[in-house]
Amino acid sequence: MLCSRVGYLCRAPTVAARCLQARSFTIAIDGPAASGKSSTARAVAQQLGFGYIDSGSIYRCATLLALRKNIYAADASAEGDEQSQKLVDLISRANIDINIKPGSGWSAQSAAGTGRLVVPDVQVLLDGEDVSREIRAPEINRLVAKVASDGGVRDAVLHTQRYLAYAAETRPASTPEGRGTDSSGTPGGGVVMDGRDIGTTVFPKAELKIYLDASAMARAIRRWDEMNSHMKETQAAAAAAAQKSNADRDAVKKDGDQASHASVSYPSVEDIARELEQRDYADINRKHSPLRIASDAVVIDNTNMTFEHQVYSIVDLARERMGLPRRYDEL
Ligand SMILES: Nc1ncnc2c1ncn2[C@@H]1O[C@H](COP(=O)(O)OP(=O)(O)O)[C@@H](O)[C@H]1O
Ligand SMILES: Nc1ccn([C@H]2C[C@H](O)[C@@H](COP(=O)(O)OP(=O)(O)O)O2)c(=O)n1
Repeated sequence: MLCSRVGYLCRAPTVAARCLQARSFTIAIDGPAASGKSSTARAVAQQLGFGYIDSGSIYRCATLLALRKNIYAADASAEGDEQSQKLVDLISRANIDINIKPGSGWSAQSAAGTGRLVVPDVQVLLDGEDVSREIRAPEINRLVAKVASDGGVRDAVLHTQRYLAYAAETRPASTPEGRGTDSSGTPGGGVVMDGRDIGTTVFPKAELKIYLDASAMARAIRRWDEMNSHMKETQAAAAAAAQKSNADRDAVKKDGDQASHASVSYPSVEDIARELEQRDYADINRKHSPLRIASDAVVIDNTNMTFEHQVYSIVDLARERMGLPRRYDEL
């Protein structure tokens, strides 16, 4: 069945039928690494009661498959060759799912005092295995832009992106109002997807396209902060585990070793800035679907903008385009 909205063949009849019925609204958020796409997209989706897809996670799952099967590992594979084809087959057969964890995440008190800004956590499943943490590992960061530059890989991922978008926008959502209950006509379905080519290639007819940007240093510092708080969490968990198993000295030593290992294995801000720069360069200069600002995108540079402000600006742009009154003019 041909899906009218994006013109691709929906293989699953139930999804195809739903996608013809859904009054959907698509928000595409693109931009360079660590510009705030995924955290913003999750909060926007939460505010609007839309589904959310982190398309970078799909490329990261593809990279994990490549590493596990030793494809690309030696940097020796070329697009279209046997190794690349092997990876395309693996991605096409893989079952990737991205779920917002209900009731999870952190809640930010908004400047307007509504206190409703929640950034939920996302769980990424690869053939049923929770790989949410593993796909953020440094070895994945190093390889993912190369994997994402392969045209065959991109075609396979494109299918997954569109399929997941339809599945996500028709899933029940938990939102301040509940989905579709707004008397002034909040749409019954919508999706926010973030990545590099969402507004240019994946959903070129998206109702709202955002290009998020920030200075290279601001992005590197934010990533570093993020890693630092992860490290603290890991150390706290290791310390708690060590305390719990106090009777077992070996376990205490092992946990302590893990904690100290965690503290030395994290890169500096400069290392992160270099890695982001290399990845941005690869994403901007690749042949297939390079990172570009779509001609009809709204560009938001959030270097000096609060997180709340950028989320509410996008929510209001979406509401305006849906014919609903703006909500956060006071910001
Ligand atoms: N306007 C902002 N000011 C400060 N930090 C921000 C802002 N927007 C996002 N962040 C933080 O920057 C980090 C990277 O954001 P993330 O959404 O993971 O980026 P991306 O998906 O583009 O890689 C996160 O810790 C996020 O909370
Ligand atoms: N739509 C997309 C999404 C991601 N990619 C590629 C490019 C990126 O370097 C990797 C990882 O993307 P991801 O959004 O997870 O990366 P960051 O969180 O911004 O560091 O995937 C892409 O080519 N197209």
